[in-house]
Amino acid sequence: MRIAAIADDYTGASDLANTWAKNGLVTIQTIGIPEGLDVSGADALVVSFKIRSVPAAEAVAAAIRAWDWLTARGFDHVMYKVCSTFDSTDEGNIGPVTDALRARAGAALTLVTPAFPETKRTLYKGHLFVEDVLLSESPLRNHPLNPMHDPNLVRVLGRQTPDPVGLLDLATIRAGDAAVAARLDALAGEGVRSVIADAVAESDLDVLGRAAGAMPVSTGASGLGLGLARASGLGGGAVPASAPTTGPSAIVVGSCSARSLEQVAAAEAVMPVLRLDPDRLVAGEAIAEALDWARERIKAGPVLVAASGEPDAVRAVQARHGREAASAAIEAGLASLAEGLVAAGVTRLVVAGGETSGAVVDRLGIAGFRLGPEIAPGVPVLVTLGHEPPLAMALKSGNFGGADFFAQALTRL
Ligand SMILES: Nc1ncnc2c1ncn2[C@@H]1O[C@H](COP(=O)(O)OP(=O)(O)OP(=O)(O)O)[C@@H](O)[C@H]1O
Ligand SMILES: O=C(O)[C@@H](O)C(=O)CO
Repeated sequence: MRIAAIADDYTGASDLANTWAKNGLVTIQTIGIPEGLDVSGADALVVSFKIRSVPAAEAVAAAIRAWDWLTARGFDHVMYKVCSTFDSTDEGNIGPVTDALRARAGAALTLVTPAFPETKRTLYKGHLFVEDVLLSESPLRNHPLNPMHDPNLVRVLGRQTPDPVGLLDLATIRAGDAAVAARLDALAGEGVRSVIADAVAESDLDVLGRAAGAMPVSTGASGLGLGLARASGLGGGAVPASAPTTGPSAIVVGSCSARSLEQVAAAEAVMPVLRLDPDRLVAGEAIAEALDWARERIKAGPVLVAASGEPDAVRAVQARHGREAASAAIEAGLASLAEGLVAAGVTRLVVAGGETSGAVVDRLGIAGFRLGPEIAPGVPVLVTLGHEPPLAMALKSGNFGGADFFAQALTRL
């Protein structure tokens, strides 16, 4: 079984590609549909889009294009990679894309699970836990683009799709493959189309990987990716070797997650850190100065530039400028900064935040990545394909990595 994924953001794509690569699948992450890139040697392909927070029709159109491209090239199963914290709004895009891919594939059901036990995202009776608390009590309740206030994913997904949503509970999963198949048949008979699946341990994901792999499409995060990798029968490839690049390094942070804020604070002890004024960024100012500041320092060692703010400050910026306008302007500012840093010779670049990573990677015109070793769960080293000179990068999801992630990442790039 050759497996592929359509990822709703670039950091999430690298997280899944990391799971596949470290399980021995020869994996390539592409940016969009890889027209000009040779991907023939890959067991597994992750097509990355930036469609988590765009209008649903746009996300559906991109996903269908990728589905057609992937199935025409012989991929047997396509997973829609969403965030392990189910980042979405009542308008989508998880429900609309899941429905559209199921319809395109002619499938009866889609298994949906964001569980990723390695990073402590677990699902029980349809309720998503982030570390030790429900999703709605986790820092995701303050997410700048999609605050998550409901931990019951049957309900959350139910608001994103006209079709009934069912639950495959842990007891059934633990009863094994036959019990799961019988339950899925029963749910399909009741008219259910999307099935939220519990998972607490990796052994649960083995069962779900086999069940999902028997269908043409699924929706999930790296945990389901792990189950699919194990069910694929592939996995003979070498685990990615270290590929350190020399040259100046920099870190660009647009994520406002609690974990990223902690990591920026920790970096202050070990490297120069510049915190940008978000109002000036929205006004299109601040980047030229930030670039001058960074250029003066990168020959001596790494630098970090952050736009990030605490939840109250972010809400205030959004109230002043509008949520979408503020996000788009800050992302564009950070993308210009990254472009300037690379033009100034930076070859090792860490970006924090999914939307921010999307803006930066697009601005740099990167076609795809080959996978390097894991830095932290969900965050691999990425080496650019088709970019001269090659860049070693890490795209860090907001909530991933330990407090010292940034310093740690630079030792691996
Ligand atoms: N000080 C700020 N005030 C308001 N918005 C900000 C500020 N700093 C960054 N942003 C915006 O907040 C958003 C953060 O989203 P992003 O996806 O980059 O990070 P994240 O949600 O933590 O990451 P992930 O999706 O990987 O978990 C971006 O659109 C960014 O431009
Ligand atoms: O699944 C996750 O948590 C990450 O890969 C992600 O998508 C965060 O943007």
